[in-house]
Amino acid sequence: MPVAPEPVLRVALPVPLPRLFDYRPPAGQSAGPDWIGCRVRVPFGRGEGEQIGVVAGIGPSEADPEALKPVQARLDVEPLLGGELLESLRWTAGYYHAPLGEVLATAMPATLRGGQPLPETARHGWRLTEAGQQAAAGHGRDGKPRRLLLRLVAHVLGEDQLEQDDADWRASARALAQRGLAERIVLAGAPEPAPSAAAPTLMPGQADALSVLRAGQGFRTLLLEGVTGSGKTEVYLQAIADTLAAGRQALVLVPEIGLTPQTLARFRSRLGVPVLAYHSGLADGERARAWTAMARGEARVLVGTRSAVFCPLPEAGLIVVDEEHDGSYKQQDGIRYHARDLALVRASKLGVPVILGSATPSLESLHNALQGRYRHLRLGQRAGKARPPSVRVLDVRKRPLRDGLSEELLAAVGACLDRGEQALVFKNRRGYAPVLICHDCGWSAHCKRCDAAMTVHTGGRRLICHHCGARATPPNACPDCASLALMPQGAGTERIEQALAERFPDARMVRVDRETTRRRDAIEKILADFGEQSGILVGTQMLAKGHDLPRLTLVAVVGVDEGLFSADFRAGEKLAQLLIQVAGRAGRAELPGEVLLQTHHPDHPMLNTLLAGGYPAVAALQLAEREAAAFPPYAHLALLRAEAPTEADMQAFLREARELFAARDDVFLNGPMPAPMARRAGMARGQLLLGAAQRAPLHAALHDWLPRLQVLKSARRVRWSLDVDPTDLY
Ligand SMILES: Nc1ncnc2c1ncn2[C@@H]1O[C@H](COP(=O)(O)OP(=O)(O)OP(=O)(O)O)[C@@H](O)[C@H]1O
Ligand SMILES: [Zn+2]
Repeated sequence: MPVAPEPVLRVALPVPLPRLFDYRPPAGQSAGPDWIGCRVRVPFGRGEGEQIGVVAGIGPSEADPEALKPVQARLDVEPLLGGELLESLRWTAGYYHAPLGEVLATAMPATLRGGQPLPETARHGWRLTEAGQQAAAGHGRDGKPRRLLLRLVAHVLGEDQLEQDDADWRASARALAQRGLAERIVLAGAPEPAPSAAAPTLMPGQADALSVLRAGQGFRTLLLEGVTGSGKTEVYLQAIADTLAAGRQALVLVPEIGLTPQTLARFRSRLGVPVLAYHSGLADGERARAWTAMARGEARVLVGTRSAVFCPLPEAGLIVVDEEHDGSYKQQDGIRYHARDLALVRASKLGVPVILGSATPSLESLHNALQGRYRHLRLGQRAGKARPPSVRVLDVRKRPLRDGLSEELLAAVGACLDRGEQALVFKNRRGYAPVLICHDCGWSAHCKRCDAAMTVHTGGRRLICHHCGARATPPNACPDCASLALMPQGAGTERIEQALAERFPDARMVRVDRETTRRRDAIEKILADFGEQSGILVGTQMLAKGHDLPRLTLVAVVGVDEGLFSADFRAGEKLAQLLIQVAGRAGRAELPGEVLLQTHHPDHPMLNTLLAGGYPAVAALQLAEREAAAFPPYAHLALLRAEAPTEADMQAFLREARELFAARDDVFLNGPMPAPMARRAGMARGQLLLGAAQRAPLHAALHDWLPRLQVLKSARRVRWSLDVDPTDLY
């Protein structure tokens, strides 16, 4: 009788090869199902090379088991990536046609990916030392450390409590510890629920949303379309409170710039339990701690950006995706996943409800709702006393513009300042001017390494490429015709700020764009300093959402036109979403708000539809256009991108790739074609676009095709990647 071969460990490694790697268990151990989901350290590559991987399966080896190397060490006793999470990650690898090992590595926080042990997640607190008690009894210089000292006199305070009251508490605690006045200790037991702030009585729309959630069971999706300020967050809060009461965990995804201390404070004070944050600004250790605390079930609520969609949820009860249309949910390099879509996959495997909230839902989600896959509820009115702002189009054809601003717009800003209120002048373009041109011959300053104009900065003294970061000093004379008539053309936030400062020399003013907000919490600081007194905010889309500015009554949008005529089929959707979001900043409290749209195209159908029917009308119009053109959501796309130092190498790869594609009726393939930006950072860029009316044939075709590309010789001279459901055709 033949002996059944000893099973081996099939390990997923973070390498760009779409396969698993077989290893023998260490001597004396056998490969059983308890290994699956555990991290292992394995020899890999030449010499002393090693890798950290995750056991993805066990089974008979295809090679001779005796020839296999053994695992060096098993790093987890319990599976780190188990159950539903591992299943969802397998799904992710299949859907995005990515190696499982790379997907697993993407899902883990950096320290765990690197093989470090799970961090300690015990709650810590602070208490005074003997010396601290004495210092508290005496006199001391007032300041933040002193105030913390006095708060600690009567009780030990947990770090979550400290965090809740003052986001900057760590600096004070460190100062006290250095002077031997306070010390950090481990706290036993669960946190005491803090008294939570009272919930308002729900309005009818909000109550409907909650009863949909309460009535159902298992996986279901609620698309909550609510105008800005209509109380969507309130619905999330009460749904999370229900989840906590049922003893379950909640995950809340927010856009990149939506995870503000303001948001966290609101969640914390209302829920009365610790709320963990998870975003790229956290130190690696903090991320690992939050992830692990969720995995152990110690943490109950996690609010995070895109990558938080990979957090373990062993006791899941609810997933919320706020601003579900937001572009930051799509990862634009590595594994190009969409966190909203993965949230739905996870919720379905977990059997829990998902809320997708937005004032301006994506056409994908609206389409799903129309197909009956989601419950769709609208919150049509602002909560509390706030009324929707009035919107006016400023036709600037043939009107003189000063630095891009019309006289009417300036007058409205002046009137707003006279009323003692705040105005936001919005321009989605940072820098002084988008391009430097020669007035005599038409020459313009281009980046040497990109197909793009360089942006003029610091009042004209510097040129910066926004695509590769290249910097240059502007020439004194035109390099082509030697004319001295070089002029910055158009206006960015910097120029608009300058023009407004000249016109309103006494007004308080701040600019919010990527330059003024390098640090993560810079926006909060800027806005807190700006306060509630009269003044002008100038900013890019960083100011379009999230922040409550009760004294803001005028929003003036400059440069609507750039989005109206873009080649990208999503441009109309994106512009409408942006306009609604910015407009939503006006009049959020009791003061009425006004929105001005300055344009050269007052008759553009998209603008008119937006004014007459709001976002639902624009969305209906765009869905009809997409259907007619067979674009998503009525079709499914995948983009194969390639870039290489030379155009010839890039072309050769794409041509061969195309030839290897087995033609079929239900999938189209277009290209090779140049990328919309054909050169970037010195690389020639091109692509093949694939699409199909149905997902299944597209994925079947990709599944067949991609392994053949791996082995192409021409592939070695290019960097290539596949983007499934691309949101940006660049
Ligand atoms: N039922 C209610 N009764 C009274 N006030 C409410 C109610 N629901 C929400 N509010 C208040 O109205 C304001 C807007 O609510 P909320 O922040 O929940 O809206 P939102 O739709 O999430 O806003 P955004 O679109 O900016 O995310 C908040 O100040 C909130 O406290
Ligand atoms: Zn460049």
